[in-house]
Amino acid sequence: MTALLEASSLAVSLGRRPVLDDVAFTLAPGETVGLVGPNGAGKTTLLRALAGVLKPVRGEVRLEGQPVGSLPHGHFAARVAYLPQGGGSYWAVPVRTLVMLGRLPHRERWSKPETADERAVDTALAATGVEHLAERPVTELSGGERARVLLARALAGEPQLLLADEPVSGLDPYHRLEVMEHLRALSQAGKAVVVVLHDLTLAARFCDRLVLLADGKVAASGPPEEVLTPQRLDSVYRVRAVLGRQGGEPFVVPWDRLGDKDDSSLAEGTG
Ligand SMILES: Nc1ncnc2c1ncn2[C@@H]1O[C@H](COP(=O)(O)OP(=O)(O)OP(=O)(O)O)[C@@H](O)[C@H]1O
Repeated sequence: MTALLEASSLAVSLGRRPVLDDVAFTLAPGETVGLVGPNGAGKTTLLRALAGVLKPVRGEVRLEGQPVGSLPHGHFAARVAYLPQGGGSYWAVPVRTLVMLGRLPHRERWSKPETADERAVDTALAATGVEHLAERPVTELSGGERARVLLARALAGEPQLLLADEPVSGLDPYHRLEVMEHLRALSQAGKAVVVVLHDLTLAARFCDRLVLLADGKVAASGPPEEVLTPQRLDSVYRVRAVLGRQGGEPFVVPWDRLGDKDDSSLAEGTG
């Protein structure tokens, strides 16, 4: 089967600085893949290369077998939503208007939104729990509210593939879980998600596979519990963590910085 998205021997430089080297990546419909790794490892750079925002110096990214650079922009934009880190600045437009921008790849130029557009916006607002903010100016939202609105805009485009860079950063625990549950629902509905995460429990619980980056290379990739081993948490993240299962699902709680102290009471968690 052709992968939805794939990359091989990918190398990316920013300025003169080599940032990614020899990275292989593949994603099938129905999967959620987490990009994890320490600060500066290259997660955002990989996501931007997958989104076609950065041009690799070696290798190529293919969407349904076609090099992304060769695809007409409209074709790509109607299939792939890229949610960058942070989100940038906005005019004081109402939330609903901003979320409707996510429908642009599906609309005729200058046309009015149709029922299907309104419905997709309603669904996206509900999925991210921001319906009550629909008429508020985007500039008057809290950071976490704005992050959810930006995710809603990406979801409104009903993409086949969502590339999301730290979509839960700045969200409270309830909304982190809500967003992750929604990403999982997308992949369960046959879409695909690539998500950058620093929260290793969310990564382990909600992703089918993880790609662990370190210094611009893939240090490990595979099922979460095969990737987030005590040895790798130690060598890549330089932390010791409490690993366990709760209700059959894995959790990973970073506990000690490596070399901090020798706390032999740390044990495998239970649940
Ligand atoms: N415009 C740039 N020019 C040169 N180097 C850059 C540029 N942007 C990022 N880098 C470097 O590329 C490397 C990877 O950055 P990237 O943002 O991909 O890391 P990351 O894994 O997403 O990090 P974080 O967890 O901190 O968001 C870092 O060493 C960073 O300093």
